[in-house]
Amino acid sequence: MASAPDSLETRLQTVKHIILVLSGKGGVGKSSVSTQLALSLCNAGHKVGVLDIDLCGPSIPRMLGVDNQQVRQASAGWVPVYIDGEAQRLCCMSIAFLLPNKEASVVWRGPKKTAMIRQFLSDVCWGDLDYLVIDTPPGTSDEHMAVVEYLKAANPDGAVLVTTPQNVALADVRKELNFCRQVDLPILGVIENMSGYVCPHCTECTNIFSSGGGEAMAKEFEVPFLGRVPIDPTVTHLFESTPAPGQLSLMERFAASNLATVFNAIAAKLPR
Ligand SMILES: Nc1ncnc2c1ncn2[C@@H]1O[C@H](COP(=O)(O)OP(=O)(O)OP(=O)(O)O)[C@@H](O)[C@H]1O
Ligand code: SF4
Repeated sequence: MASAPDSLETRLQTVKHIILVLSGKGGVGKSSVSTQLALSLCNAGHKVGVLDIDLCGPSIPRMLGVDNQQVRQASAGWVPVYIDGEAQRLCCMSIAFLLPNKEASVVWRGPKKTAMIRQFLSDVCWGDLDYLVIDTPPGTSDEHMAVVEYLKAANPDGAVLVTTPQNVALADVRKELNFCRQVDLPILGVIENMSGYVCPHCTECTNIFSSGGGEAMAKEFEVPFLGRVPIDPTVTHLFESTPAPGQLSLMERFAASNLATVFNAIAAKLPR
């Protein structure tokens, strides 16, 4: 589908805030943080879209429990998948909706990936959104360069960086901070994920991977520290099980969890 030259800017005019979620390393919990930020913002009454530009490893549809759905093509563009039925306050777009099956892999060179990202920004009917949360692949690759370049005209608010407390993850997130500075992308702050394990029986916190490294690094780079997210088995329960008919929805289960308290505090520090 060809895009008109100004379609991207026009399309994103109805989106108030655009936030990118980045991580230096894979597996640090970037997609689950993006998902929980979106759920938290939505629970606070905002209209939220999640764009998954991790083309080779899309996980947002699975986490939001809509990985068996497909996007619809309307005359105005692609209609994103709504997570909350008729309420239509949380929607999502991902390459996963366009693949023939869950096992299909995307083996594309840079130009094809960047064209896809442009289409996601210009051809999806996002409608009026308070927040568009963009989940990116780990590191700084073609996808990051493309999204930052295309978003320039839309004035994104900036990036949230996710790290775990170990030194190896922190070293990679430093590269991410430098990337943001090089491409003039404002840094909204750092989130330290998997920061200690809170025992569900006695609430004792054990720092399995150490703790506090993310905060120290935020201080060193003079960027805001947004908060710590403990290792919590609820993350897996929320995002890796589909509620049976009659059970609470994902949004209701998230709102009732300890994670909601943690993420509500983080979301409150994002631009309004
Ligand atoms: N705070 C947490 N407590 C417990 N499990 C977590 C937590 N954060 C993430 N996980 C789990 O860790 C795994 C990796 O998380 P996730 O997919 O969000 O990472 P990622 O950084 O996006 O990975 P990728 O490199 O594939 O993009 C998932 O199984 C997720 O459920
Ligand atoms: S005190 Fe230690 S062993 Fe006992 S429930 Fe808590 S974490 Fe587990």
